[in-house]
Amino acid sequence: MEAAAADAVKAVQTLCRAGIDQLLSLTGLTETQLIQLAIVAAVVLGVVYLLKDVVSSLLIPSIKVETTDAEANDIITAAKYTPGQAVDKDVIPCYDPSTMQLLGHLPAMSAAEVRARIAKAKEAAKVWRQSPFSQRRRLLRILLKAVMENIDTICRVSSRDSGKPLLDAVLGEVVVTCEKIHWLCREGERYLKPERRSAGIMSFYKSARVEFHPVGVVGAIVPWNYPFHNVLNPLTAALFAGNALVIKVSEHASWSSQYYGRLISAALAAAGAPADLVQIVTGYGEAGSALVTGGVDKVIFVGSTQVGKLVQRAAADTLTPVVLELGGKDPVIVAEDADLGTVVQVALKAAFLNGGQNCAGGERFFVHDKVYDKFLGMVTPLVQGMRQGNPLGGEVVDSGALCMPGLAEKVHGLVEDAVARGARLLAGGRLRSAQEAGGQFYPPTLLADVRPGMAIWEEEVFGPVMSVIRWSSDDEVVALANDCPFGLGSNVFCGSQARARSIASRLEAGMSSVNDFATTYMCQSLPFGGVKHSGFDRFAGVEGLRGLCVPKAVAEDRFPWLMKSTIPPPWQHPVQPNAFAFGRALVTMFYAPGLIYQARGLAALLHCLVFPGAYASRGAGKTKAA
Ligand SMILES: NC(=O)c1ccc[n+]([C@@H]2O[C@H](COP(=O)([O-])OP(=O)(O)OC[C@H]3O[C@@H](n4cnc5c(N)ncnc54)[C@H](O)[C@@H]3O)[C@@H](O)[C@H]2O)c1
Repeated sequence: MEAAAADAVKAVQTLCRAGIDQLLSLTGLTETQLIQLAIVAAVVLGVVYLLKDVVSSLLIPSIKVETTDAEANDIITAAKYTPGQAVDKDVIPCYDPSTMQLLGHLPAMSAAEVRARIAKAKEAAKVWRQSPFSQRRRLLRILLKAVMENIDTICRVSSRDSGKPLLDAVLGEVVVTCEKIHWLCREGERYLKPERRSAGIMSFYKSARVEFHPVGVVGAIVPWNYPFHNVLNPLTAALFAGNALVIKVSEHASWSSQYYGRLISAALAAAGAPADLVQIVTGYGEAGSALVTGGVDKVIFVGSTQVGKLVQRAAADTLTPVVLELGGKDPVIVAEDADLGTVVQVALKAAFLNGGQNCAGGERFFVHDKVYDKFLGMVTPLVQGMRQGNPLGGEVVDSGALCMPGLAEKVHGLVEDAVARGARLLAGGRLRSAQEAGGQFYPPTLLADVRPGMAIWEEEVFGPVMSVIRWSSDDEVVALANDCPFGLGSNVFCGSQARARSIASRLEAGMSSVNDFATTYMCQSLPFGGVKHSGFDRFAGVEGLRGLCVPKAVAEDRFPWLMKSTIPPPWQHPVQPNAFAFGRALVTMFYAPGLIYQARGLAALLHCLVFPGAYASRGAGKTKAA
């Protein structure tokens, strides 16, 4: 084997040497001169590439986005919001969950207003569907540049509206958005171009392809956990696929949509796209419901399983296709030989990034019996030491506020139930009212010995709780992890990559990260979505991008000057007595298993054509089988 490899290397070396000698004799250069020439050529090519890159990035226009005081600065207003206080059903009160400062009120749009928005988007979609990919890419690049130039405000506005720390905003809102734009610009067109397909046996003379046409108007309904990414995520893909977008933002994070809306409008104008291409709807469930039934061509619903079911029911009336991206309760499996030093820090991010308000966040930590106590020993002081507070208050914090009113109380109920049923509370777990804490806070909480029978075993927490569960065999951990109504993401950490891969392959989930956490989402070519109560169909990736299109099947003659579909004489009306025998012979000739059998079909076919009169008296049913 080694000798063969050495021989192969030698052969390649000899071939290269011969090539170089040939080049030297052709050019009359010495070997040193040739090397110098190669270096100069490489430098020139590098400089040209760099210049091209600089010029193309300078040609992307910067856009100006106006900001209000509350968006750009720290604001101190006397007005505070008290959760649960009565408000007019036509308005949405907006407040900062870290300080309870009132930020203002936005309209809760009526069904008629939502339908009017859809009508505007429909007009814009007619124009945009004709746009070349170059213009769509330009729009995305303008957006990307705008993100770079306004990153501080984007994160600050998200933090103000949802209570998250700035680091969580940059990681959860901005990085993934940039990755998505980058992927769409690089690869999006490749997957939306017509794709050739095989034409089949009998249609061998045809050319077959799938064309991806925009669906028209995409209606997206999104939650509050990532106010920026949840808007830009459907927007970038829908627009790149040639659609318009009507997006209903959550009533719990509407304020930020005003700033993001201005940024999007400025980018549309700079790219020469129709101004009405993106419509942002603010409102409650009724507005979401109106969007589902209001005439959009596809609905992307991102939210709870409970509301997802309502959306699917409503969409059935109008036969509107829906993608459901619902809840999750992702497992993080830690084997006895995993590198705990690395895993512990990843686990903390998996559980507590964005206050645990992640659909694909780590909720269930299955730690092998042999390292269970060690894992808890490493994690406990880190969770206990997490600083929590107002992310925009001047101090660095590890954990911010929870966005949705009432979420802290719901999370605490699950923690209390688990403790009452035997779980050990190792950190956090103390509920304070928003009034007492000055904001909607719930501390990072660590629960050990979580078991089936506790409410937290089945219910999605969507908050800052790490539940740790003990296991001792691979079969056991697979069964425990699959004992869950949800199946969104999954994560396995193991010293042996092959064993991690084998465990991951047995998990009932739409996504698996091996020796990492939720890394599939950073690979934007991959689809995002779940199984079981986590929903169906896919968003993001190639599948999600194509899902925003009508995949139109097209077939045409490959060589029209040579061969076209014509009805063979026996089948032409009035059909001939040999019509059936001809059809049977044709089927045998094309599809019979084996050449000899097919040859019999060919012979029968020729017989039909050459001796049509032989069938006149026999009738189809009496002719001999081909
Ligand atoms: N799988 C994913 O990609 C993903 C991502 C983020 C969040 N989530 C899930 O979202 C949930 C948290 O978000 P939430 O509390 O905002 O969810 P939610 O289901 O309460 O609300 C989601 C959106 O639906 C709207 N809505 C409410 N009633 C409606 C109706 N009848 N018809 C149409 N729309 C209606 C809301 O106004 C909101 O904009 C969690 O379960 C989380 O796991 C899933």
